[in-house]
Amino acid sequence: MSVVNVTAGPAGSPVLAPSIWFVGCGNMAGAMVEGWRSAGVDFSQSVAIRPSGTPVPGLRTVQTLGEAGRPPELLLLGFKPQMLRELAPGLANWVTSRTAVVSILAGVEVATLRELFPRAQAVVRVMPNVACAIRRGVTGLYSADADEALRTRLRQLFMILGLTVECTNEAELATIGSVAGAGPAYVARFIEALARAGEARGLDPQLSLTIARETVFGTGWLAATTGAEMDEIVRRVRSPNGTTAAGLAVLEPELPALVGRTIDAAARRGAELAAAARAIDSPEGAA
Ligand SMILES: NC(=O)C1=CN([C@@H]2O[C@H](COP(=O)(O)OP(=O)(O)OC[C@H]3O[C@@H](n4cnc5c(N)ncnc54)[C@H](OP(=O)(O)O)[C@@H]3O)[C@@H](O)[C@H]2O)C=CC1
Ligand SMILES: O=C(O)[C@@H]1CCC=N1
Repeated sequence: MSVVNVTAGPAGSPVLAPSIWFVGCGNMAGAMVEGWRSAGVDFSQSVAIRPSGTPVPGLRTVQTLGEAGRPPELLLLGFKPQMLRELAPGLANWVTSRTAVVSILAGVEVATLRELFPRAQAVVRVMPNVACAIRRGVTGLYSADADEALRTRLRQLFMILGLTVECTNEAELATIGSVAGAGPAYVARFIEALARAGEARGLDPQLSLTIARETVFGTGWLAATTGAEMDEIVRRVRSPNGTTAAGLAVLEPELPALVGRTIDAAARRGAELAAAARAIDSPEGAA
């Protein structure tokens, strides 16, 4: 596994994106488009395909594959994993030896994608998170068959959206999905819990939420900008026999196990999604 960059690449220098079909462009692919557009990426050759026809700002949006135009360089799968088996045969007709299939589908393995898109130039799995919208995302990349030119192109594109990690195997990508892909939801729940506790002790609800959010943001920013170890941050805050020490005495025995079980559950679900996509005759795979 190798980290490509730590913070987002520079904005401002216009990058012409390859021609991309965003097949499904909801919360996650939409966040990626938002981040790229805010950095000046030019999507004039790309198209979003959404059955609802809901426009994606900055992208020509169509409802069907037939309206999309010439086959793209990158076919980006942005729908739910459970739809893969239904959608793949229609999509495969548009895949040529010059098309790379780029999947953000949680769980679904390269072997499954390769079987469904036998003509593709390459199959690439990407595991981003929603903070890509503000270019502070975390994205894992994995491919078994992309050539160096394609790897460089994808690296350059994803670096724009934040931290980018090239994985050497799919297990690493799956772990990034469980920790960072799902992570914003866990962190949002932690902020909410902190806010509720403040509220329970008399703070105005909105103010308490703002305080909790800024505490998490400020701590993350402090750690990211100074490179301080977590133990060091704790040491700077915890006075001997003070208020923090009293709070941590409750939190520390519970938190690692709770987070561990949380990530284990996400990982198990990822494996189930992978199995369902592999097996045509499984109830979920056929759904
Ligand atoms: N949300 C996240 O934080 C992350 C999600 N992912 C992965 O991203 C993928 C999408 O998730 P998410 O964005 O949350 O889901 P959304 O429900 O927000 O988006 C799903 C998209 O799929 C489209 N879609 C539905 N049916 C079809 C169809 N028949 N043909 C083409 N497109 C279709 C929807 O179209 P319409 O807009 O018209 O309804 C929508 O744009 C999943 O595979 C998930 O595993 C990966 C990492 C993080
Ligand atoms: O919940 C999911 O399955 C997707 C993948 C990571 C975040 N959302």
